[in-house]
Amino acid sequence: MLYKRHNRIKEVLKKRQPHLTVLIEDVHKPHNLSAIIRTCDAVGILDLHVVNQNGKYPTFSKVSQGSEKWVFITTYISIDDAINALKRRKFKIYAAHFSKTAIDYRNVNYTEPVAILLGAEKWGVSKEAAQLVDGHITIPMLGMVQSLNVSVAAAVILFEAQRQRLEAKMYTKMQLSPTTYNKILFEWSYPNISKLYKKNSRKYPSLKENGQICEDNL
Ligand SMILES: C[S@@+](CC[C@H](N)C(=O)[O-])C[C@H]1O[C@@H](n2cnc3c(N)ncnc32)[C@H](O)[C@@H]1O
Repeated sequence: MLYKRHNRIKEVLKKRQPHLTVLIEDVHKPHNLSAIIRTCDAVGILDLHVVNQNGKYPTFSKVSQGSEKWVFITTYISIDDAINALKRRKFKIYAAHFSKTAIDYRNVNYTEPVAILLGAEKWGVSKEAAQLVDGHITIPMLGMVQSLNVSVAAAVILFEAQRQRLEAKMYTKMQLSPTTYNKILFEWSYPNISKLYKKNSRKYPSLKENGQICEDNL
């Protein structure tokens, strides 16, 4: 059982894409946030960035199916903090946003370090955010309604990113550094023990092939 789970975690981590991420601005409905996290997990996204003015995000609903355990969430209280943090990490940021300069979402190169910004359910991406990003993208709407649900828009764009990254073989060559891979492998395999290590500022032990902790490290 432990062995099977450990192997599953290893397989998932080998496909995680640290240079593809999502930033959401004031999305406040738990089912939308949950659905976005679930899609992030499915596409292989390692971390999600959330801006909410009170520094918190809504609670998760059943829609997430526990995926919040497998996607790291960083919160910010202002959109410029979030955008600056991503720019420092060399991400190009594209806002899913209706504007005169917006391009079709399929015309972006998602094999580069890219962050997708999605806006609030009611009012969309803020003016401030729209000015700070590198570009705007839209999913063509050919019906009577003007926009998609935010979690649906996230899925459409992220699966295009996945398509491009699959084509570029980015899921077959590990994108995480060995140090990050080992750190997350330990945290996901042993969530309770790793919390104790963290609390006591202890260096994580390495894991055996079957997922057991090397005893000489204890
Ligand atoms: C329900 S929409 C918000 C609609 C809002 N009235 C507006 O004008 O932006 C929530 C978010 O989903 C994303 N979205 C929805 N439909 C989209 C589309 N067709 N193209 C790009 N992004 C879309 C955008 O990020 C948007 O901010």
